[in-house]
Amino acid sequence: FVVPTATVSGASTRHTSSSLTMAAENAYHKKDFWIAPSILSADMAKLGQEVDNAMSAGADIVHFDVMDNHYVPNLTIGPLVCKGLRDHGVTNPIDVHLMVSPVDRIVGDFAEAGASFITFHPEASPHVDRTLGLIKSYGCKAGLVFNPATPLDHAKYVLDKVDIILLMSVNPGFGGQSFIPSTLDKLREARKMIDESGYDIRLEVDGGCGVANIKEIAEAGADMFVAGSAIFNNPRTEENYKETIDKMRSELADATIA
Ligand SMILES: O=C(CO)[C@@H](O)[C@H](O)COP(=O)(O)O
Repeated sequence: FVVPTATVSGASTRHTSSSLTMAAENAYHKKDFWIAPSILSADMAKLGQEVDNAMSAGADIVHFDVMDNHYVPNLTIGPLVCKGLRDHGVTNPIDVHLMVSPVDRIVGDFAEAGASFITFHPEASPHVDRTLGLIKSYGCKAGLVFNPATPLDHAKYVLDKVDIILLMSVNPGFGGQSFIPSTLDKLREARKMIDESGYDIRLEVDGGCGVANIKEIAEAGADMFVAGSAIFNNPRTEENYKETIDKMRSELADATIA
């Protein structure tokens, strides 16, 4: 049993059952769960303040959705906004989810704008291995994103270059959708693939995740949870965001990790 333990700054270590008791492993794993507010649901006119509030409320990493009205039917934000958040003073890692095609020509712009993680959909890039290498050449963590109906096959031959696997639990393009239940089986499959590989890879889930289902999602294998509408709801205050994040953490503390 291998516990992936990338730190928020991106450095990583590995612990095995020989060095930790099972109870300690579980405690370590739980402590290492990351909550990633999706700013798609934030008040865009006050984005810096919204991100500050979510991070002060106890979130770990900013989830930054980039949509191009081509690969997905919506249009959102680009490198300028990512740089704007850094200039505003955001120091938490920024997890850039590219829902764009083509991918490669925008990678450098996001790296220079302050992205920490850059993930993309394999269907959107004809040369997956090359795109992963390109992201890493800028010093960013690289990852693949799988839509609900896309099999995990694309990850198989490039696992050594993957820092994060993101499973979409809704069809990408919009916030506020319901979690697609078949994602739980896919999470179990991805968790098995990661653990058997021995690589230190984060398993992120995105879409319809909230207090009511985060425990079940963690038990299926995820260790990173994107939540948009569950966190950024009214009133738009740090206190309200903290209440939700605290509830999520308490659900995670109860999760039984296999
Ligand atoms: O990438 C996407 C949607 O394409 C997500 O990041 C959503 O923003 C998640 O929103 P909720 O389902 O949590 O409201």
